[in-house]
Amino acid sequence: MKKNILIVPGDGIGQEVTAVGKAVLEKIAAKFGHDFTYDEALMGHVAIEATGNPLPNETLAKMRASDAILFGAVGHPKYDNDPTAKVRPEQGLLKMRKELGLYANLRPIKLFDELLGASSIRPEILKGSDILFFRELTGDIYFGEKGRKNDNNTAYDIAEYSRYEVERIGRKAFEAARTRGKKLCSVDKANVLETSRLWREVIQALAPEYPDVTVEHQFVDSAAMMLIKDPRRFDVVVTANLFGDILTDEASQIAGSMGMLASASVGDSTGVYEPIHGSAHDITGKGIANPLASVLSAALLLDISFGLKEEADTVIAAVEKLLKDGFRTRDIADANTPADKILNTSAAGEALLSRI
Ligand SMILES: NC(=O)C1=CN([C@@H]2O[C@H](COP(=O)(O)OP(=O)(O)OC[C@H]3O[C@@H](n4cnc5c(N)ncnc54)[C@H](O)[C@@H]3O)[C@@H](O)[C@H]2O)C=CC1
Ligand SMILES: CC(C)CC(=O)C(=O)O
Ligand SMILES: [Mg+2]
Repeated sequence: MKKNILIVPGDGIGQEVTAVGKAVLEKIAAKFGHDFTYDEALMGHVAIEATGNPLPNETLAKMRASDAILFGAVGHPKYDNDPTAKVRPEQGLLKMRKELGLYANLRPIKLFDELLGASSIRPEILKGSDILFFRELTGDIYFGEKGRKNDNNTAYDIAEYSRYEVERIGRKAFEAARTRGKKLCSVDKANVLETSRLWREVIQALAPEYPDVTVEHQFVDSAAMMLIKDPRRFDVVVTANLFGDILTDEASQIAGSMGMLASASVGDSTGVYEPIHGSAHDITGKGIANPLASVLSAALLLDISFGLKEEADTVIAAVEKLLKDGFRTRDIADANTPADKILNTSAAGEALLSRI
């Protein structure tokens, strides 16, 4: 298969982990005889430094021209610590999602059995957890009007959802539930928010079209609690942009680490495949980032954008084998991990490639 893949490492550990994700794509292409070509583009802080723009037009043009995008993360402490900064790396990320129409962010919470001990949640609660989140990605409070008023003494962010926006993500989630455990949990805050009341109304209206799927509605606060108390009760979860952002970082503790969670951002055009984590300033440059979220994002890219299921499964099997053989990056190591099995980012990448 001939495909052109855009690599957008971004900032911080985005650079470190995306190198491993790309190496996995190269190895898969060599093993299965595919003709993948690669281009690279700037986004985030590195793009601001080079061009003044977190998502330069050249990057956007390359994105539109590619068959799939492997993205790392953006962000830099310089902006996090300056609330008045007018240009920010994250604006590039939001603009990319909007421009490419990436309204559905699929976040599988996949717990590898070998990592049952890595979480602070008890193994008997976790075992068998397998959740697929559908986070709406181009609406909500992240995209509404925002600003300051009253002589800079008041700030506001407006949350908005249209029926159409809820319906299209809702359908994707219902369809996925059909192919999985036939359970859909829609998470909202309909007891307070008007956007959530519309959300619930739309999901309720869709339900009769999917009679084989059991739907429940849950408020986001209790859903956050239930995720940790009893993760196995969830199968497919559909929720708004802000709630999905927060709940999936929480859910990373089911899988053992932020470094284990991949995602697929899909919609109207080229799909973007990205770890759920950020640029992780606290560990940038130390070589200790877990590259598996990027590797598993590459697997989602192969599966969803290219329909290469066997290739995707080969990547996942290599991750399983790596973990079975006892290798860990620091974030997923536990008290029983011998020191010589704790690998840095590039060594974990090499060990993984040798298992493909
Ligand atoms: N998609 C994106 O580009 C995102 C960007 N950000 C940006 O990233 C920057 C840092 O944000 P944080 O709140 O610290 O979130 P973060 O996700 O970067 O890090 C949270 C914690 O998880 C750890 N972690 C994350 N990924 C890891 C990995 N692969 N291996 C091992 N440990 C890992 C970090 O060391 C940190 O302790 C900020 O500038 C933020 O705006 C945050 C989230 C997503
Ligand atoms: C800029 C943020 C919306 C990034 C983030 O936290 C995410 O997409 O998970
Ligand atoms: Mg997030």
